[in-house]
Amino acid sequence: MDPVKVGLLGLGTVGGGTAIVLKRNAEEIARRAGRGIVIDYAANLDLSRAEELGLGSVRLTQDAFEVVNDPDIQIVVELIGGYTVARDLVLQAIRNGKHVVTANKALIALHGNEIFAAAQEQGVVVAFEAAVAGGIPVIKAVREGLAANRIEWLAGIINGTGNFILTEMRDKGRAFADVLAEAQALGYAEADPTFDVEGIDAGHKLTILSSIAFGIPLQFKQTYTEGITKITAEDVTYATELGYRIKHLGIARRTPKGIEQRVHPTLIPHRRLIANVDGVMNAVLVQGDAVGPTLYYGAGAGAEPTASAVIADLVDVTRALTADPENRVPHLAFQSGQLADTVILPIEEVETAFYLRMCALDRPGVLADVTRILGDRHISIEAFIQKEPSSGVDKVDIIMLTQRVREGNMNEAIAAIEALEAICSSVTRIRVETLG
Ligand SMILES: NC(=O)C1=CN([C@@H]2O[C@H](COP(=O)(O)OP(=O)(O)OC[C@H]3O[C@@H](n4cnc5c(N)ncnc54)[C@H](O)[C@@H]3O)[C@@H](O)[C@H]2O)C=CC1
Ligand SMILES: N[C@@H](CC=O)C(=O)O
Ligand code: NA
Repeated sequence: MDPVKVGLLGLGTVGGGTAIVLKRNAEEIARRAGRGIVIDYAANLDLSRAEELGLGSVRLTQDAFEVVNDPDIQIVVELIGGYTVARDLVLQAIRNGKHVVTANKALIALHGNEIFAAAQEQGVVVAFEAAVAGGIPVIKAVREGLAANRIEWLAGIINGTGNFILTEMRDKGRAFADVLAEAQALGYAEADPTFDVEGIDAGHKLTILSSIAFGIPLQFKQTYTEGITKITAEDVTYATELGYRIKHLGIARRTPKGIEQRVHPTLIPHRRLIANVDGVMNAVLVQGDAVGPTLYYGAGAGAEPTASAVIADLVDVTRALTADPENRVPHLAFQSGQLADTVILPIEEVETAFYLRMCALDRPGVLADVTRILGDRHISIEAFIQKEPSSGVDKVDIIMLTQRVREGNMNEAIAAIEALEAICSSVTRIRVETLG
C-alpha cells in the first residue's frame, strides 16, 4: 500500500522531534501502522529549519494553508501552537476532509467542543495525545484502558516546566528566573512561559482530562488556575519539616455537589509516589471505582518524548483510515450525544486541608486570637510550628496545617486573621491533599 501522506505544520521543538523520530523509526512504524507514514509537505516560518532536520525531499512553504488545502495530504499535524491561526488551520483541514493530529492543548481546551463537532460531521478524527502530559499515553489510558470504570478523581503533575523549576529550586537552591530560562532553552516552555508558571497550561490539560474522565464538555473557563510564582523558599522548607512536598497539581474530582476542576500548588505527603516525581517528568494518578488507583509517569515535555505521542496518534489515525467512522473511539471518550451537564464547582465550594503561613509580632495573645478565629469557623488545627524571625526582629513565622474545610470558610478566616493588628503580612495559603 502507498505510504500515508502527512502535512506537518510547524518545525519547532515538537515538529522537529516528530520529523526526526518518523525518519529514524520509519520501518518499525510502518510495520505497526500497516503502511509507511511520510511527511510530504511541511510549513514553517523559517524554511532553513527543514535543512537542519534533513527534510530534503519534502515540499516546503511558509503558508500553512497551502498544506491544509493540498489534495494529496491525508493527515495534517498541527504543531504551531496558539489558538487563532491554529484554530483556522484545523477547521479548514477538517472541512477539507483531512484527519488532524495536534499537540495543542490550548486549542483543544478552548475550541475542542467546536472542533470535535466539525470533525464528527465530516467523519474525520482529531487526535491529541501529545496535548496532555507530553509523551505519557494518558489520553489513551483514560479514554480506552479505563473504559469500564466510573472515574472518581484524578490528580497530576501536568506541566514539565513548572515541575522542573520547583525541583531545581528545592534541590539546588536555584533562582526561579534562572531555571525558567533553562526550561525555555531546552524547549519545554510554552511560547509565552506565563502559561507554564501561572497554571494556564496545566489548566488546559486538566480541562481535557476532566472531560474524558467524567464525560463532560470541555470547560476551560470553569477551571480554577493558580500558578507557582508565589511559592517561597521558606514554604518549601516548612513543608519539608512537616513531612510534605509542594507540587503543582491539576485535580479533577467528582463530588455529590458537582465536579472539582482545579490547578494549584499542593502539599502532598512526601512518601506518596507522585510527591517524588521530579524535573520535567509528569505523572497522573487516576482513581477508578473498579481498578482502584493507577499511575502514569513519563516525560511531560521535550522534542522526542512529545513526538512519541504525536506519532502514536499518526499510527492510530493511519489504522483508522479504512475503518467505519461510526466505530471509532469517540474524541472525548463518551459518545458525542452522551456528554453530561454536571456542574463544575466554584473554588469557594471545594473542600481541602490547608497549610497557612503568617508573620506575626512576637507578643502574647496573637496565637490565641488566630486559633479563636479558626475555631469560630470550625477549622481544626492538625499541626503547628513557630519559627524565629526570618522577616525582622520581634516577629515570628507561624505555620499551621488545618483539617479539611470549605474554601469559602477559609477565605473568611484568612480575612479576619489579616485584620489582626499583630499580623504583619498577608497569610500564605497552600492547599493540602493526601491523595489516598
Ligand atoms: N515543547 C514541548 O515540549 C511541548 C509542546 N506542546 C505543544 O506543541 C505545539 C508546538 O510547540 P513547540 O514545538 O514547543 O513550539 P515552537 O515554538 O518550538 O515551534 C512552533 C513552530 O511553528 C512555526 N510557526 C509559527 N507560526 C506559523 C505559521 N503561521 N505558519 C507556519 N509555521 C508557523 C514556527 O516557525 C516554529 O518553528 C504547541 O501547541 C505546544 O503547546 C505540547 C507538548 C510538549
Ligand atoms: N510547556 C509544557 C509543554 C508540554 O505540554 C510543559 O512544560 O509541560
Ligand atoms: Na500524552
